[in-house]
Amino acid sequence: MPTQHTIPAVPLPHAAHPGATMPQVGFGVFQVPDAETTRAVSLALDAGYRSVDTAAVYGNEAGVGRALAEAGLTSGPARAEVFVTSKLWVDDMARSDVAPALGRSLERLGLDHLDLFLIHWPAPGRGQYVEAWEALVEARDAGLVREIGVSNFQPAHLDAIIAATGVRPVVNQVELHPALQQRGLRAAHAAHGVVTEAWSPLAQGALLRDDVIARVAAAHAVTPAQAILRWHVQHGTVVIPKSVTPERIAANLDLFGFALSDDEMAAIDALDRDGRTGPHPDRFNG
Ligand SMILES: NC(=O)C1=CN([C@@H]2O[C@H](COP(=O)(O)OP(=O)(O)OC[C@H]3O[C@@H](n4cnc5c(N)ncnc54)[C@H](OP(=O)(O)O)[C@@H]3O)[C@@H](O)[C@H]2O)C=CC1
Ligand SMILES: O=C(O)C(=O)[C@@H](O)[C@H](O)C(=O)CO
Repeated sequence: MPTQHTIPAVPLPHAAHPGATMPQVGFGVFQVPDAETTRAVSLALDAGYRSVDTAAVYGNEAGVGRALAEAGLTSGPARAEVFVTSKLWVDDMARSDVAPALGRSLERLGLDHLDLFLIHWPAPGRGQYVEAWEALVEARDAGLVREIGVSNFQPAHLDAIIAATGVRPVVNQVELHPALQQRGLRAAHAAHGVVTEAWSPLAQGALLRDDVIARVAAAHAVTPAQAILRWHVQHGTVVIPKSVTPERIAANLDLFGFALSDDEMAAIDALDRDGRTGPHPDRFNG
């Protein structure tokens, strides 16, 4: 059994709720079928995860909601023990479509509010991300979501929504792993006080046989996935690894009983090679 350690709470500097934080390690459910999602999220909650990342487009918000309900985490004082993120899909970015889309997500999840709601992609070809952001600000002010953020935003997209509203996203969730380190974007996040959240933190498994990762993992008697996730953690990044495999679900949270040396961090830093696995945000419009 992996050792249980407290999951660090990452401060959200521009949160609407002063002092708000989010768990540095959460559980992602992309590509998990709805029926299987309940079992996977239940395993994750049993392993100690207290943050779940879903999206309307994943088709599994209901499965997440069933697991939260079975664990008694959907209402009452226990609701505050879990951090639930969902995302607005690109088809619903017109200003008048945002509140109904959010309502449908809440209904599927069985929740009266989200902890974090993200614009899933800027989809610049649609020309709607600024009005979508204005609608997210309204949803936050109405109490339907505690905090709001974005996903897959480039620096120019961040600048545009901040200039239009004066409201900064608390996080930008972007593809980030040793083969795509997003240094320029991370610098923009630091300048704006936006927390960096990594999607596909394991590059969907593509880096698990890398020689450098294997060497670092062996030195600490951990798995390659744990070495990669620990690298993220030491960079201060929020991670949301996905797995449907019980031992991996548990191991991916067991990151706080070892630390990488400066040399090991530098060796993984040197793996940066523009190794994007997903769509480019400047070109993806859904
Ligand atoms: N905002 C966005 O646009 C996006 C957001 N996301 C979010 O990020 C989350 C994580 O990204 P995702 O793309 O799922 O990819 P990950 O980088 O988390 O990798 C998941 C893959 O790695 C495998 N894996 C997980 N843990 C281990 C381990 N310890 N050892 C070996 N293999 C392992 C899983 O297999 P198995 O399940 O079989 O164990 C799965 O095939 C998503 O689930 C989603 O919530 C993802 C993509 C885009
Ligand atoms: O997983 C997500 O959150 C995504 O946005 C993407 O994977 C997207 O749905 C996609 O598959 C684009 O090809």
